[in-house]
Amino acid sequence: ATHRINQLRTDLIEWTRQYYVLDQPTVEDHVYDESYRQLTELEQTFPSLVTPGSPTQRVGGQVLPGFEKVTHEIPMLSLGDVFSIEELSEFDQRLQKSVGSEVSYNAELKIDGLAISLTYENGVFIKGSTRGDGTIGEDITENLKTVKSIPLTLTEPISLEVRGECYMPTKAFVALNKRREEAGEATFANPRNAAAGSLRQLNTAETAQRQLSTFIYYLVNPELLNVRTQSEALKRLTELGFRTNNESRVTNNMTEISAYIAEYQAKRHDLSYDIDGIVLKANLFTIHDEVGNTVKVPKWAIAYKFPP
Ligand SMILES: COc1nc2nc(N)nc(N)c2nc1C
Repeated sequence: ATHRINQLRTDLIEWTRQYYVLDQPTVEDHVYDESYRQLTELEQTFPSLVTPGSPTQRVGGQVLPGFEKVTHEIPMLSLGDVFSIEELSEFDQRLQKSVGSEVSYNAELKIDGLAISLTYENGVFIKGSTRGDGTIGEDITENLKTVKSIPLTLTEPISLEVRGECYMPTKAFVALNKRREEAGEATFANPRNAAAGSLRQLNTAETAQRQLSTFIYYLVNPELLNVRTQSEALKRLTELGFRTNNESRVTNNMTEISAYIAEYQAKRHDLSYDIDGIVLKANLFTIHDEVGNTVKVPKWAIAYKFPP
């Protein structure tokens, strides 16, 4: 039974990764469902063989009494923001002046969800939390375990912390509000509120129903993985099993930055998730160390907000 259980788990973990992380399903739903059914049956027959990383642990089912507090050793900052190309150019000029050289940025879509932090020990997901006030957040590990794009185990036994955005895809948001309307319940104003509400559910089985997804956008302590730039870090995080956003690219000057902004301002409503702008991050991590952060925001990154 152990051998069969491990085989089923390996298959289901890989199929989940292909479907929810890479958006490239490789098996038909009925194949997945049949294997899942067999694994559930075997685990019910041999409960001692259930492991925290088993795919069956993703459905939630406990009602939590509340959320513990979590202290972020490395503060979880928000982003400074600008609302025009002129202000963006001023930010770029200031940064170039303080580092004394041209700055290449990793340009990324600014996902409009809820910021989360994920901690892994030897490749196993052990803790997930919200930003809170930047220093103290809420432990929402049990709810995040139900988010299928969050790997319960990494492809390598590495201990690290990553940060990203947990969001509700537009389709899931529309369907959820339709269900709530039919049930005479209040609807959510936007996907961001829906994601926040879904992660603050004390009933984890309800969270599991909300079809939340993630984009991981930041590796705390990049020296851990010997990566020198933000763009390399995102590639490495994808290899480790995280879901990252494919639309990011390195930009080397304001012309390329303006082109990226124009491209995604035009594409904004064709995406399957909400964005409220773009984020520019100095690509070289040495610049992050050199200029550091203010109390609230990094000095090596800026958010350009689209007009509403
Ligand atoms: C480094 O801090 C951040 N980076 C980000 N990157 C992207 N792409 N989207 C965000 N919403 C975001 N938010 C924060 C606080």
